[in-house]
Amino acid sequence: MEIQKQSKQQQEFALASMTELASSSSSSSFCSDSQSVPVTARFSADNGVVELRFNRESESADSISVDVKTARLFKLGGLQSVCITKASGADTGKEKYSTGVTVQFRNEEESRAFHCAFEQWKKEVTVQGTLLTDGAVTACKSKFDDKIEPSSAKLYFHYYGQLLHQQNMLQDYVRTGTYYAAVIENRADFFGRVVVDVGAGSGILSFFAAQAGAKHVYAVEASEMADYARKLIAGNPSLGEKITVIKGKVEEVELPEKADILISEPMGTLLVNERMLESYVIARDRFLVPNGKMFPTVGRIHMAPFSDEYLFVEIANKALFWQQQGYYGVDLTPLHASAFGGYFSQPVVDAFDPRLLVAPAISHVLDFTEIKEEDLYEIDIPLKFIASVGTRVHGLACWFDVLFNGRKYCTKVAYNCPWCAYHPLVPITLCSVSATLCGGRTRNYWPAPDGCPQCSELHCIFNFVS
Ligand SMILES: C[S@@+](CC[C@H](N)C(=O)[O-])C[C@H]1O[C@@H](n2cnc3c(N)ncnc32)[C@H](O)[C@@H]1O
Repeated sequence: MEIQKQSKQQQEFALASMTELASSSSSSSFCSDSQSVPVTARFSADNGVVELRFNRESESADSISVDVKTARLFKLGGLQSVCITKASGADTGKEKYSTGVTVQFRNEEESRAFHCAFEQWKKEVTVQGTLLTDGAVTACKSKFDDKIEPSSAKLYFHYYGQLLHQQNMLQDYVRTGTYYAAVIENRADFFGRVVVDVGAGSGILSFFAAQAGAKHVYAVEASEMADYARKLIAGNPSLGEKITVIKGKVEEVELPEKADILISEPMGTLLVNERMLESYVIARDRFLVPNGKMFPTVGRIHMAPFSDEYLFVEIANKALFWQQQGYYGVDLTPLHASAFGGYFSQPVVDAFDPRLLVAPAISHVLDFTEIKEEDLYEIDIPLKFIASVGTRVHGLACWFDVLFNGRKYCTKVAYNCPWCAYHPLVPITLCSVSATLCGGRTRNYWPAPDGCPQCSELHCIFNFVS
């Protein structure tokens, strides 16, 4: 496909031909198309104005320029589209759209890529604060907009737009190393394939896919981090030439082709809390070929009651402040019960010793290849435990793991069990454990919910940055 990404400011497409539609107010530069003369369409941005210029490199070097802000692109047929733009002076009320160019693409892939680029450049206009007056983009509400409050989405993407937070994730070596191992050990799943990195952040997973021989990787990222990812790609040209960053939400962007495999790191607190799994599933439905692969493939939430007197006392002590009767002459005790209840309604986010568990865990499986997005809105997990010891239960411990169901099981992993140096011959899983009274953040444990298969050790080895 001939998409030449010169820079963020320019993008050029080769066309089979083009014809300018007759306009009542302007003289037509092109009344007929010619197959013999190279025809190109180039997007460019200058000072927030995005222009689309159709060029025919004839002797007279004809060109037609379109302001992307006001232009609309419609498909006429498989390989033909028309780009309509407001004529200048159209606000006379007579005629709203009066110039147009019919373009003929050389093949469907190029047609899709052009339409995708058109939407992207239109968004650039919106993002740069030059709001569309005809609502072409703003009126198009996506599933994301339906679900997430605009203010909360803004905060969310602002957070991920900062290098600091991406660095935290990159420095979580269990997380990043596990992804690296999952991709590289399963390079057969990536080699020669089209990959979509869902929520690419810095683009690290796209680089892994490129290293594994992907044919092309589309790195979709909605936050400002997309611009940093482009920089990183420009600085790593041999891998970067296989990666295209698409700035936008996976619920909204268009891609020029379907993906053979999706890669993503959509896990949040207790797997589902960040609600990014929903975007992962939407990306599956929008971009993945039937029976395409997903890395990760399956997630599991595990729960078991635990008994931890020390933790209980530690939390209870936090409310002791409110037992003061003479705090600068004020009796705080009327608020003690509320403070006590408040502390115990918060999840305690920490690692715990699995020996504190008092019953076998119940596991809830989420198969990302099959689950419906709606199934993630509300998750009911019936709990019934039979305690193996007679003791006081202080709370519910919850943890999760995900599985990368690659073609080849891991034969070498990035780490050994820190206690007995065992190398597992198991599918790679990324596992995290959190001790909670009712919820919790995550920490990474030796990567199997039952501990190291050899020594059964389960102690926490790394923090998972959530
Ligand atoms: C947990 S981070 C992972 C980043 C990167 N893939 C990595 O592994 O280091 C999730 C990323 O997905 C992006 N993201 C979340 N929801 C998205 C959506 N609906 N569309 C596009 N990007 C999204 C966030 O901005 C964030 O950069």
